[in-house]
Amino acid sequence: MASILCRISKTLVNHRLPPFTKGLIRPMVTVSWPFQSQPRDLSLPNPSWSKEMLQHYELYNSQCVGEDGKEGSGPWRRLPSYNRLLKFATGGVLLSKIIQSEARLFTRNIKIPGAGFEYVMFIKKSQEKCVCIFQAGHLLEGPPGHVHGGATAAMIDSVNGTHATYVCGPVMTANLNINYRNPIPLGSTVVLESTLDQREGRKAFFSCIVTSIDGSKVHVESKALFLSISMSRILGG
Ligand SMILES: CCCCCCCC(=O)SCCNC(=O)CCNC(=O)[C@H](O)C(C)(C)COP(=O)(O)OP(=O)(O)OC[C@H]1O[C@@H](n2cnc3c(N)ncnc32)[C@H](O)[C@@H]1OP(=O)(O)O
Repeated sequence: MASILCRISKTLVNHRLPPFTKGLIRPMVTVSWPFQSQPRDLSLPNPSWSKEMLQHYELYNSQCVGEDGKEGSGPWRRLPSYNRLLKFATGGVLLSKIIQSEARLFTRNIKIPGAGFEYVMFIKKSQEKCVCIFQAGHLLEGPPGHVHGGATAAMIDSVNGTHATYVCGPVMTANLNINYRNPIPLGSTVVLESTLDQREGRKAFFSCIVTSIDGSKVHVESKALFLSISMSRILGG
């Protein structure tokens, strides 16, 4: 549709136009198409990120570059993140406009930078580990001044779920068992480390540990079971 409109605009400027169209046509040509063809990667730094968040991002991002200096040849890989999972797939941007077009990924639906879930994930090439750096915004409050346990659970499910998807393909969480050890202060940055513990047929067992950025405090420990499932079953409910 974008290309059709572009062609229409070009056709209009290439023709002799009546004087009254003068002010109208230019904006049509210069105004960009309102629907982005490229999804916005929300895992890239933005001004709301704390110094700790940026430092830890750099720590892993630098390990995405290999000894040959090439991006992508290091032991870690940064995972892009969009406001809908469908956008991961080839042609997903278009698909996400067709299937429940107003749906948004729970952890990416607060638009104000820094107010909700700010995070970036990295997966180890060998795939046994996935790490997430998470900065919890003020809209995630549970107990006064601290992060809601449900928000932490959502992040754990997302990190284990993303890890499981990379290892197994499409999955659903069957079980998530969480032990909350120390509350997470609102506004702080923590690290979630997901580990693949075991695979048994369709079942994949993962654990996750949430620590303070310096690793000195354990906030949460969890275990999860993911089951491989066909994409048609997910889309078909
Ligand atoms: C990129 C991703 C980021 C975001 C990730 C977000 C992930 C999510 O939040 S998913 C949403 C939350 N999860 C759900 O809604 C799932 C709802 N549940 C279901 O759809 C189904 O119960 C489902 C798919 C998990 C399993 O159903 P089904 O495929 O029919 O498996 P089923 O035949 O019942 O069980 C298969 C095996 O798993 C075991 N199993 C199933 N559920 C459980 C459970 N809760 N605990 C322990 N074992 C279980 C069964 O005992 C069986 O074992 P065995 O083969 O040894 O007999």
